[in-house]
Amino acid sequence: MTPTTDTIAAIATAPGAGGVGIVRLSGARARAIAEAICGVALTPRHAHYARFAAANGDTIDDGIALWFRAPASYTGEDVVELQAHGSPVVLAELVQRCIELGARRARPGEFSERAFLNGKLDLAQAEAVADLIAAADAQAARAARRALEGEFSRRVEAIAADVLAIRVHVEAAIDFADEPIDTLGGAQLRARFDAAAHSLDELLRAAERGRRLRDGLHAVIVGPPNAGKSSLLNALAGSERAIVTDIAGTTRDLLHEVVRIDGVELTLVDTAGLREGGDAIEREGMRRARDELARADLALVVLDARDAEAGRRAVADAIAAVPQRLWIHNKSDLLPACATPPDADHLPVSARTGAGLDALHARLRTLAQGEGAGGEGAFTARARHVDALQRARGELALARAQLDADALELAAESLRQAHEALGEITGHVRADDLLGHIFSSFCIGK
Ligand SMILES: Nc1nc2c(c(=O)[nH]1)N(C=O)[C@@H](CNc1ccc(C(=O)N[C@@H](CCC(=O)O)C(=O)O)cc1)CN2
Ligand SMILES: Nc1nc2c(ncn2[C@@H]2O[C@H](COP(=O)(O)OP(=O)(O)OP(=O)(O)O)[C@@H](O)[C@H]2O)c(=O)[nH]1
Ligand SMILES: [Mg+2]
Repeated sequence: MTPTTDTIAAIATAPGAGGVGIVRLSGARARAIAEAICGVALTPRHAHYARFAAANGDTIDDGIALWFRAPASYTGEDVVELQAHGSPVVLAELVQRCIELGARRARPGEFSERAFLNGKLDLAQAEAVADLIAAADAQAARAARRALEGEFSRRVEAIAADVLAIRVHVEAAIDFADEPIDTLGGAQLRARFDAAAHSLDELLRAAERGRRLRDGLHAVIVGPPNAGKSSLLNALAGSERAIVTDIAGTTRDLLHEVVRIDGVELTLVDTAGLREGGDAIEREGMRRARDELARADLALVVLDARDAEAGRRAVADAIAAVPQRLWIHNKSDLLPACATPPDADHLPVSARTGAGLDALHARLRTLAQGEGAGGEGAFTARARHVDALQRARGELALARAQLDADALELAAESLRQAHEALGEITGHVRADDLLGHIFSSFCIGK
């Protein structure tokens, strides 16, 4: 761990004018710097009304000074807040004064990074702080709060502890290599494996829902040319974002549009129609469409309802690997009523008349939220968490197979890998550039 003895300063409140603005200091010299500015001796956790002075004695502002004595502070270091009037000019002068007195400007996320390095928050909790600040609605904020309170971290750690216990058992068995595993509590060991795998599966599902709560759903609109993909994007976006013509091959570039359906964020991507042939530009468009599908949570397949079967064939291989798909039988206005009986995954829609859009909205909302996404105990998660859980799950399955093959040493190694993958989530195990990567996306002053 790098020593963090230098003292950092930053404006902690949002940019722009406000009622009150806060300059925050953290580090060994925070208290001395603040006392020099305020001209009084500070008492921990006491709100001092003070005059904040410039180097020449002029008053920068008057306000409240608040000292949190290490380690009982957000960062675990001495922290002082100078709570001034919310003027960007005053706050900039205060930071400047702190720097003259020996502080340096904090990097983005550096306060939270110190909180992590000093054991106040684990990595998933620190990420939840940023997710809480960025939450777009009450549901996402509630879920980020749960992650911040450690709901997610506790479940990760409980499974990590189980995996460690299994590994200890397997390693003990290695020392009795002559004995078959079944005389060494093999049945009990298998039961523990199954229990850990089950908990991991449940946590993985919850984390996937948590990731969607944070990132929204990435839905790619695909289908044959002229089916009405761009028209559907426009209908869902509520504005004429994409060019619509009756010429097949109109759309070439990807077009991203973020829409919110009842508080759930959905990134819609319009793509070039998929078909054989086409000119060089159209073929490049189709290549981009396929690339985009590789990142999709959901394929919104738009078909011309009059020729759904041909459309289905045109897109079949492109959408094969997308986790979820919804079939939109568009241009229902050109068919006799109820020609395509709707079910959950096949919806008759008319982008032209708006028929069927309500049902589509409802279905998209359910898909974006995932089953019970906003429900009891939901927490936000990130793609890196889901990825780590998947790796842990894979290693655990591998270890179980190795155990069955009496390859105990291999099983122990796989269990070690599973344990490490889980440790990456909470930051007990760290890849070198991971911290910088995570904290640099925070705002300054957090
Ligand atoms: N004025 C102000 N409001 C704020 C913050 C802040 O830094 N300043 N926060 C910044 O994010 C959030 C609150 N987070 C905080 C987390 C821990 C501690 C703290 O002093 N913890 C000590 C003592 C705990 C206790 O007394 O129970 C500790 O953990 O030891 C303070 C704020 C939101 N509101
Ligand atoms: N009758 C009817 N026509 C529609 C409907 N939706 C789209 N169209 C028409 O179908 C034609 C193609 O629509 P687009 O939205 O450009 O189709 P696209 O799938 O984006 O086509 P490409 O970008 O060329 O792949 C246009 O003339 C639209 O006006 C609909 O629901 N009913
Ligand atoms: Mg189009």
